[in-house]
Amino acid sequence: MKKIAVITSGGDAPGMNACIRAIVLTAYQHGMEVIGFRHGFRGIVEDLNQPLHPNDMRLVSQRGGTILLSSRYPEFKQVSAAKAAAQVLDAHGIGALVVIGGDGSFRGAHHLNQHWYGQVIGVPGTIDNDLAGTDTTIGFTTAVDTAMEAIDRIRETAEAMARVFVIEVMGRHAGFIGLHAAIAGSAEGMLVPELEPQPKLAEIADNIKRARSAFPDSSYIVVVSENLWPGGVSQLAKELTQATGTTCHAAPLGHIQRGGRPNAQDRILSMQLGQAAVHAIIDGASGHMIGVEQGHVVEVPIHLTFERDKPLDLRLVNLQRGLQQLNFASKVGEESA
Ligand SMILES: Nc1ncnc2c1ncn2[C@@H]1O[C@H](COP(=O)(O)OP(=O)(O)O)[C@@H](O)[C@H]1O
Ligand SMILES: O=P(O)(O)OC[C@H]1O[C@](O)(COP(=O)(O)O)[C@@H](O)[C@@H]1O
Repeated sequence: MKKIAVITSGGDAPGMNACIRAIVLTAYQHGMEVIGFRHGFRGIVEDLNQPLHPNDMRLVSQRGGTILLSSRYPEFKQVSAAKAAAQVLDAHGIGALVVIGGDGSFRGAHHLNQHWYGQVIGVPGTIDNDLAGTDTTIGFTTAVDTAMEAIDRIRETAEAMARVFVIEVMGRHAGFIGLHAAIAGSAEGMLVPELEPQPKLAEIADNIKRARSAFPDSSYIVVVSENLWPGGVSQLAKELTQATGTTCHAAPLGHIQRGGRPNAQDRILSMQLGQAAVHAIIDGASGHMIGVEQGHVVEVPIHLTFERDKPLDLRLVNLQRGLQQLNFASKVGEESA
């Protein structure tokens, strides 16, 4: 009987538990045992193993975070760490490892694949959605829902007090959460790293000033990706306050975007990918990510998921740009311009 192992690695993402459930149930259905290692790659090297049984999987899909725990473990870049992990996996008689994580975790999976004879399969789990070869990643849509809800709440108080807010969302160096949250939150402005050219302070300030002069009693929200503005949204709010003469408030949303119960879409995606990961192992695959493209499960060589950039959907970028302009135009009576 074949034994497979599973880890969750890097930033946790809502839906990882539902994925673990699907892996465990599918593996047992095919007569395989499953061992989890806690804290990602560190847990393999330190042999923090935890047998996973179908019975343990009741009531886990609903929970955010990861029951297997995670970590950032840069030591895994060393060859000695990959070899140590290979020894632990062999000692347990494990034939395949499923890595649920983001691009860093997939670099780790690729690294391990070069120092271990077992099969290595990646499942995309990151709120950032910054992996090429899959339309979406586990946790992304839940994080967008959470950001949208936070923006809605800020909108209510901002509207009541006619205030300007710059709201910072996660994404590391990618603008997927920013773009989707900006559209869903009907933001008046959006700053995400992929925009070319990047809007300058004077342009953002000018838009705020014009909107404020046309509609002084309205709120104004700019969604900003993290790691974009030097000094973050606090600094941006200060600079905008100075440039516009209107107090601009900073609201970094932070880790609330990563926690919380996975939405239905993420649960379904997680279970679909988890089941497909086990089927891929049975079919002998290794060094691949299981992703989803246009509703279909796909297998992609794992190195292509982090070596290539994943562009934003230009149609959505144009949608937000267009709506921002129309929204502003309607405020100043420029619809026919
Ligand atoms: N170049 C690499 N080589 C080997 N392992 C890596 C590499 N990059 C990241 N890892 C491993 O993957 C883990 C998760 O990566 P990280 O970038 O923190 O999160 P994510 O997988 O969410 O992008 C790291 O803590 C490390 O153990
Ligand atoms: O929780 P940490 O370690 O501060 O990391 C924050 C980063 O993790 C994320 O939430 C998720 O990123 P990863 O999936 O790449 O780990 C990023 O959006 C954010 O920049």
